[in-house]
Amino acid sequence: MGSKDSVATLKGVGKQAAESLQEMKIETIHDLIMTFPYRHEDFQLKDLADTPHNERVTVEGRVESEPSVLFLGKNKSRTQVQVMVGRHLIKAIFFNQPYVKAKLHIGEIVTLTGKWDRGRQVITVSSHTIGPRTDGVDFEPVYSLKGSIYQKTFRKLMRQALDIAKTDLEDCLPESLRQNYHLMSVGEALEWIHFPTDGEALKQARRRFVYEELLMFQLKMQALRKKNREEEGGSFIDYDLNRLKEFIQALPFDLTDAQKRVVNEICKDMKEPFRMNRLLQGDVGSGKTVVAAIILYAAVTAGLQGALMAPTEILAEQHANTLAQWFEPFGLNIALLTGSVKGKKRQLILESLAAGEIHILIGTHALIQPDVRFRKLGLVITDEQHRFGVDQRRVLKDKGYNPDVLFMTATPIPRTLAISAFGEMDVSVIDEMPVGRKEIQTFWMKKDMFGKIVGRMEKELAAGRQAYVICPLIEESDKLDFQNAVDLFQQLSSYFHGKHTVGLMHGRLPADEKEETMRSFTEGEIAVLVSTTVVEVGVNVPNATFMLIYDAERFGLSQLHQLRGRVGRGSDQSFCVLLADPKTEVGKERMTSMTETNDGFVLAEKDLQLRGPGDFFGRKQSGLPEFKMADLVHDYRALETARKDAETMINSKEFWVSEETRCLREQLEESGALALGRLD
Ligand SMILES: Nc1ncnc2c1ncn2[C@@H]1O[C@H](COP(=O)(O)OP(=O)(O)OP(=O)(O)O)[C@@H](O)[C@H]1O
Repeated sequence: MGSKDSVATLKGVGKQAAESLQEMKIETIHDLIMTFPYRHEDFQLKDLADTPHNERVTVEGRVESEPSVLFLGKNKSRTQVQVMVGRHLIKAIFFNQPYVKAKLHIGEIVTLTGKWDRGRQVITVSSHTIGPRTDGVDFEPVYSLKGSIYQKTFRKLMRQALDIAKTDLEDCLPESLRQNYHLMSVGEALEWIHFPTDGEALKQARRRFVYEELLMFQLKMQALRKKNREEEGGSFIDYDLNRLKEFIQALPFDLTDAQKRVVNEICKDMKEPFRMNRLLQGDVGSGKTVVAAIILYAAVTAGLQGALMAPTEILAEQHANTLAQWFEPFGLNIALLTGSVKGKKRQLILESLAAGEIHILIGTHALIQPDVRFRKLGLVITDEQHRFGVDQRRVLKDKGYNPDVLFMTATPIPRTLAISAFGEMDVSVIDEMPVGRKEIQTFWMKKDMFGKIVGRMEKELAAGRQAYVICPLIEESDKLDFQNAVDLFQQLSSYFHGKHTVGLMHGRLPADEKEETMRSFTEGEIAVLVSTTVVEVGVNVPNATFMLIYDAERFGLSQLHQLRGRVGRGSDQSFCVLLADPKTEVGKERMTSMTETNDGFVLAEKDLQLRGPGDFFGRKQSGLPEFKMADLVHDYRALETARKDAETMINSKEFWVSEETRCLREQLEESGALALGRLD
């Protein structure tokens, strides 16, 4: 028997177990041994003096008092007893187990496992045995199981499977790498992961699998990057540096150093014969649009066309207006194509585009519709990468274009996530704000202070500034007691009646109404814009200096930061008020973080810590990989190492021929990374 055999050949696999295994997609013995526990129960005896607050701990102690039981209602009770653990006299609390009273006698030795409250010196017991600890099991693996199989049965099968697999197990990690990083062999590591008896060895075993998993992932990414750049043959964009300089000179402001740096990085990339595949990150308001404009112009000076795709019509229109202004003196022909451009107008645009008369096309998804044909497309910029489907490039390719691509995002992505989610890309970062910007002052307030807040808003309005009021939902829903944008719009309209105009904006308005409202707000005809989160991305109205966010606890930190970024875009002092009544500690921490910093990267790291990588983008299509063992927050060093190693390997000759790397190569082939455009 060997590791490729079916798990059905193991002893003791009955019908139920077989069904459970099937449900867990475990078919072969190899699949089984590669199913790792999601955690290990730690039953080692610990010294309470070294145990952090709220940690799970197992201790041995002597009962020092008669237990007392308090009944708290139906089937609810709390039993309390004093126990001497080493030199600590602590309280042990058992919930809903009144029968333990009869077993706990003064002088008796007990072993308790539970959560340690360091401040109150209390253990809330989750399991216990009367008598000293004798079983000798320090760690117990806990698997995430499906169906009706028990942990114990699963462990028994695992034992058999591991013994069989050991006879023919191949180690994919090259010996030289293992030696270099002092990593265990695969057989050894599997033994420790599934049957640990020693905490340190368990840690080392985990370290091996984390590295292996991240290396494999990065190999895929790097292989893809290499393939994208070299095999598909990119365009060599031979731009005219002098004309670019003239354009930059003519801008109404000087570029920041960070903007200059990223423009250089991107231009260098465009000049190379490879296809550019780059992510441009910049905090809200850091000035990404002008960078986009400069490099679009670069493409135009090379005789090519450029496209800029935005996630919403509002944003596409805003970009079109801004670019039209900047490019007007340079005789460029810029067109806007969105879903609401129809009929003859659309036909005309399509014709000029195909004839090469339009230099830069700006729009939404409408840009990649089947009938949109460019004459010579050289560069595509997409704004807010994670809102776009990943298939767009394939669509472009299918049309016969293979342009350089730049993705822009205003969501500062912590580096660990950036190199995982967008690992096959190069990354440029604008990490500096234009001069003269003032920090937005942020306050966290309760609803009963509404009067005061509106007073403050009025002061800004009286000075000729504008304000946003953001609500999470459009209409009142039975289940969710959110403030309703329509209601609020009415309230504020009557409050400011005769003094200031109030506008309403939400996703369900028809496109032309949205556009009209946005235009009025941009031009200052509307003073207060009540809106749902549709204004979240990119809207640029520098005269707006006040933002009020309702039910702020409903938003993630990155989203709040995005919203807040709609103010503070000019040189005036701006304010942001978060109306929130968070119930959880995490929620409170989020509000406090918002009041403490304006730095999107700091907040992004915080968000990642508070919510974990899966929730970070708040959307399924985040493109984040799922790892079995690795954790993007804690294992970021391993991720960086794996990335460097993978890059070296993929670009070396040996990797593709050496016997040592054959196993990795085979896995890479199986994953499809060498054949397809993008991985799962
Ligand atoms: N170097 C600069 N000096 C002064 N103002 C600048 C500079 N660069 C950009 N700006 C201005 O700053 C404002 C914000 O720029 P822009 O809209 O490009 O930001 P952004 O990075 O796209 O932000 P968001 O992600 O929030 O949309 C604009 O009004 C723009 O004209």
